[in-house]
Amino acid sequence: MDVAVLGATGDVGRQVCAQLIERRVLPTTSRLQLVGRPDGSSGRASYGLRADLVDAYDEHAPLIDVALHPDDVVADVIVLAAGRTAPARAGAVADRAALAAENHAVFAAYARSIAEHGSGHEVVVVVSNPVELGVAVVARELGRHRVIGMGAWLDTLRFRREVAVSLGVRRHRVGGFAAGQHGDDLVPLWSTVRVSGLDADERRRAVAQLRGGRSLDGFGAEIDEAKVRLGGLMVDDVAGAFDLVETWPPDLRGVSRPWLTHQSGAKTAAATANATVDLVDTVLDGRDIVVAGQVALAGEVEVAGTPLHGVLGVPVVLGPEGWSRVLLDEPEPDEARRLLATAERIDAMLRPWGLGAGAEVAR
Ligand SMILES: NC(=O)c1ccc[n+]([C@@H]2O[C@H](COP(=O)([O-])OP(=O)(O)OC[C@H]3O[C@@H](n4cnc5c(N)ncnc54)[C@H](O)[C@@H]3O)[C@@H](O)[C@H]2O)c1
Repeated sequence: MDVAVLGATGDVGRQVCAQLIERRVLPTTSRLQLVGRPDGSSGRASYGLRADLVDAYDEHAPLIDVALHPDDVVADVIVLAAGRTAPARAGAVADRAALAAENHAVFAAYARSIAEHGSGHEVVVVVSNPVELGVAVVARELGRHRVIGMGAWLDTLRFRREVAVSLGVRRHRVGGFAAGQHGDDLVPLWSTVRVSGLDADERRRAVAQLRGGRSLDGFGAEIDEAKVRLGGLMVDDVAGAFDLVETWPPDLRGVSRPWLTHQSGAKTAAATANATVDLVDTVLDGRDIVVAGQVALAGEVEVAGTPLHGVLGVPVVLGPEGWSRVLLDEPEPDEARRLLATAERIDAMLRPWGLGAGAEVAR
């Protein structure tokens, strides 16, 4: 099985390539294709990156090649990490509309080429932001089951980690999902949290204690306030800002720490790549595994009696042919309200591109 990484020389792309090899997700007989642009510095750097990866991992590196044109992308799994990112510096405010416009062109160009020249079986993992826009664009070209956005899986891993830290256990003992939109509009599904070693009553007590009587109805306002406070500290006390995050409840930490990390200039490439490689590994593994991801829904799941249409992060079964089923039990009322509001906001973002819920991808 072969993997192509679009935007391989970017911060996330490089990490994805290195982790694919280091974690031995790709055997030496498979191929890793580094995809750059012929007219930008990434073209030259793609050749350099190939040399660097072989230099580092000669003993177990897969075959590595370079492609500089979308038509030349050939792989079973394609990681879409090309495109612009929000500025990574303190106080920077992302122009979401400009980012979306620029990356829409990137999504559309690659999706069209893969649809025209591909095998018809590729699975695409969207990393670039806005993830939901990338999923909608690619789903329209390739069919909705062959594309998944990794944002909800990254948000899920962060949520599990924060819950685990608060309980004093390791992350692998915590289950549960974050859904919704990647970023500030994520929906921590507290009702799905499971902790190995705790029975249902113990878990309910533990979760209630971690939540401290809060509901998701106030979560958006908490995030806004958190950003203002962290933004103020970032000016001359970055360490203090990270310390302040530690005092907050797990779901708020799960959103605010990555925001702070990006603003600090470090970006979040390692964690992003880790979550991405998890999904690639799942697709290559051959078994069906439950993950969370942004997918294009067509009414197959209901929340509070409302069928969901359009792109949304939800728990899904992921396998070699893409995602097959949504695994979302009826959420708690506050989760349902936030999910529906988030779905509405994503729809509003996609509508100008003709990709709103009404323009559903039926396949
Ligand atoms: N989903 C997530 O959780 C998550 C997390 C972090 C970053 N991201 C997103 O991943 C993307 C990459 O982030 P990064 O930090 O690696 O950015 P980066 O600027 O370091 O790298 C961007 C890469 O995209 C390529 N590129 C830029 N414009 C292009 C175009 N028009 N056509 C083709 N290729 C182009 C560049 O050559 C480079 O290789 C961004 O959209 C970012 O917002 C997503």
